[in-house]
Amino acid sequence: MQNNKKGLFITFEGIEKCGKTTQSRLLYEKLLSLGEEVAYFKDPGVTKVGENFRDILLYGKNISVETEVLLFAACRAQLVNECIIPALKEDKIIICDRFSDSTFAYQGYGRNVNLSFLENLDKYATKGLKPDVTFLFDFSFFEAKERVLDSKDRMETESVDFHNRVRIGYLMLASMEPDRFCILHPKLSKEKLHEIILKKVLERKTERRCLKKD
Ligand SMILES: Nc1ncnc2c1ncn2[C@@H]1O[C@H](COP(=O)(O)OP(=O)(O)O)[C@@H](O)[C@H]1O
Ligand SMILES: Cc1cn([C@H]2C[C@H](O)[C@@H](COP(=O)(O)OP(=O)(O)O)O2)c(=O)[nH]c1=O
Repeated sequence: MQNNKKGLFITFEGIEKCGKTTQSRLLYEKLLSLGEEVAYFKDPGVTKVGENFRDILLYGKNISVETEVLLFAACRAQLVNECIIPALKEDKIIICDRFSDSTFAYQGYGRNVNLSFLENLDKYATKGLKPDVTFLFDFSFFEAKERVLDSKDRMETESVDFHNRVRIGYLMLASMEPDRFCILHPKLSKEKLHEIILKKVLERKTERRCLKKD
């Protein structure tokens, strides 16, 4: 399913602690204050399936790679069906903290799961739905580590090499779809990042409006 000119689907991606939550929440609040209809989601999470599997995915013991891939896909399928598609139909702006690119970066590049297989699984889980804009915070593991890490989940305890592969994976994904991705430097101030993100979103929204009129 293509995002058929209804709504606007925005995702935030990058390794842990790069600032996704901070910026996605700031954008959400700002758009609300501008009177926009906005929905905020997190992947994995939000739905009952997503919340239950999130716990297993982040803190479960002896989780196999196969289980990990399928559970992330299941969470996303539920999120798409239960939340994202209905919100898009209502013409809302959807902001999602992580989405399919996380699977390609972490399970594909990070864990070496076959990318073609992941693509097919993702198409099935998301009905082919893709974000219109993806903000990617390009951060190294060491830079991210300087930010508070209180409790560590399964991914956060992975090796430096793993996180390097994830970072490279994200950059590969961005190079394949330069129109969708907007790469940001997480070390810019929160205010500056917010300004850049808001400008990009408002531009995209205007483009969308023009397309709809045609
Ligand atoms: N631009 C920034 N500069 C400095 N610190 C930041 C910036 N953005 C976020 N932070 C801090 O970094 C930490 C992780 O941010 P968060 O938004 O939770 O990242 P993520 O959602 O990617 O894990 C938080 O303590 C947050 O306050
Ligand atoms: C959505 C998704 C997340 N993940 C990982 C990335 C994170 O380490 C973890 C989700 O944790 P989360 O707390 O949502 O992200 P963050 O720590 O960046 O705020 O799951 C995958 O490995 N594959 C996926 O498809």
